[in-house]
Amino acid sequence: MTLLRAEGLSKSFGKTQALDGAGISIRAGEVVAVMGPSGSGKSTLLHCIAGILPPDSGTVHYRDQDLTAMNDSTRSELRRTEFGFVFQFGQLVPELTCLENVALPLRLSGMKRKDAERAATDWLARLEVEDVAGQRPGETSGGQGQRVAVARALVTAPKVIFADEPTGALDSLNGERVMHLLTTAARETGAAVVLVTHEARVAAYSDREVVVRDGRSRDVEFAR
Ligand SMILES: Nc1ncnc2c1ncn2[C@@H]1O[C@H](COP(=O)(O)OP(=O)(O)OP(=O)(O)O)[C@@H](O)[C@H]1O
Repeated sequence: MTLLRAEGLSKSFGKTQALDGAGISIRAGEVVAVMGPSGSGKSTLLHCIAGILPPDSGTVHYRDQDLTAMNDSTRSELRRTEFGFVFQFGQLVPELTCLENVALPLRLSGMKRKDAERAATDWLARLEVEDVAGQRPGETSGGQGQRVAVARALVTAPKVIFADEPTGALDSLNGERVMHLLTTAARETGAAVVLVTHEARVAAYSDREVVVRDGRSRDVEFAR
């Protein structure tokens, strides 16, 4: 089943045309790597299909809803309930402990503190970082911080996880560990993952690759 489908996306920043008619479709539960050279438009494509950045033209459908036609509050609500995000740096709140960071999306949805913290504790354990629960993000290693960020992205049981260079700041061993834990957890929960990367060893965790060049995208179908 196609969960997310984008067609004819164009986006310019001043004179720079970042996207020029790009499209992508994501099926439920699959892991898709978005690859391509630096500056080709990968992050812009991810931000447009995740409802973070409005495209200049084109459409993005999540199930039967058109993200580009929604008002901001409906789109924010959809992002909060259906999507999870993992970025390269800095997505954790520095003043909160790792446990509070993971519990935060559930607290924002109105869950009681005790229940939210119980679910967050489970997710920290699944990502093998339960021992940093009481620490602030600045006190953890880069690899631990990214695993906490993955736990936070998964705690709300999203249907799609958007990950932009999630291992970009990590050494290869920690990068492999984050990718293994992220894709294992996504496969267990049935979440699709859209993963921007320029590293082949990170893309190797995907089912399928989409290549972006000069703001245009192309599906590369192959079996792993
Ligand atoms: N907010 C912005 N303001 C101005 N230009 C931007 C902005 N975001 C992206 N661009 C430009 O749009 C083009 C595509 O950028 P994008 O970040 O999508 O590429 P990318 O493939 O993700 O690159 P990288 O692999 O280096 O992260 C680039 O020329 C970039 O400089």
